Amino acid sequence: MARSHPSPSAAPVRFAGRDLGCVRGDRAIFAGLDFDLVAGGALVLSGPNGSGKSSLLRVLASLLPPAAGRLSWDGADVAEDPEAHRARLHYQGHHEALKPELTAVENLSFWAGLEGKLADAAPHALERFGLGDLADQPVRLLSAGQRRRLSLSRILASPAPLWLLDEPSVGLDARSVRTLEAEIEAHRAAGGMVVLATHQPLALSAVQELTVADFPPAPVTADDDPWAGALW
Ligand SMILES: Nc1ncnc2c1ncn2[C@@H]1O[C@H](COP(=O)(O)OP(=O)(O)OP(=O)(O)O)[C@@H](O)[C@H]1O
Repeated sequence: MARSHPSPSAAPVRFAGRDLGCVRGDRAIFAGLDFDLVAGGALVLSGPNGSGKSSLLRVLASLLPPAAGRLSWDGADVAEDPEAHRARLHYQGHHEALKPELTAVENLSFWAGLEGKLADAAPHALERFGLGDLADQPVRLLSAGQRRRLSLSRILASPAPLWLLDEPSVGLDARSVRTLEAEIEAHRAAGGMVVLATHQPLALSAVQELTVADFPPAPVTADDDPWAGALW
C-alpha cells in the first residue's frame, strides 16, 4: 500500500500507520506517511541523515506522539493505551542505556524488570551474542562492540512481538551482524515483526522498504502564508 512497497500478503494487518506526521522542536519532519505490517513482516526505513528515521521509530514506540495520523494494533488505536503498546515491543535506540556497575546478566534482568518482563532467556541471549563468558563482568569493563552486543541481547532476553531497531548493526563485527540477521529472521518466522533503520544493508528476506525522505511535510504555499507577496 501507499509508498511503503509492501510484499503482497493475504495475512491480516497487525501494526499499521496512517497519515503519520512528526514535528520536532518547531520543525515538521515528515507527513502523510503510511505503512502496514503483518505477522512476520519487516519494514526497513531508509533516507539520508536527518530525514526522520529515528523520529519515526520513536513515534512507533509511543515515545514521541505523532503530530498527525494514527497508529493501530490489530485495528485498535495505539493512542488509547500507549502502555499496552510499549509492553508489546522492544525499542533499541542509538544509545545503549546500560548500567555500567551492573554485570551483563544483571543488566538484562534490570531491563526486563523495568519492562515488566522476565529475563528468562538471558543466558541464551548472552550466548547468542558471544557474551556467555562475560555474563558476570561489570559492563564498564566491556568493549564498545561488546556493549552493543549486550544491548541487542536485551531484545532476545524476553519476548515481544514488535522489535524497533535503530541502526542495530553499528559497531558490530561481521559475526555479530550474521547473528543479528539470524535472530531477526527467527523472530519473524515465529510471527514477530521488525521495523529497523539502517544505513548498512542487512541480509533479510522479503522486507518492505520505506524511504522516510519521500514523505516531506507539505511546503507552505502562497495560500497558506499570509506574508506571501509582501514586498520587503
Ligand atoms: N530532540 C529533538 N528536538 C528537535 N529536533 C530534533 C530532535 N531530535 C532530532 N531532531 C531533528 O529531527 C530531524 C530528524 O532527525 P532523526 O534523528 O529522526 O533523523 P534520522 O533520519 O534518524 O537521521 P540519521 O540517519 O542521522 O540517524 C533532524 O532534523 C533533527 O535535527
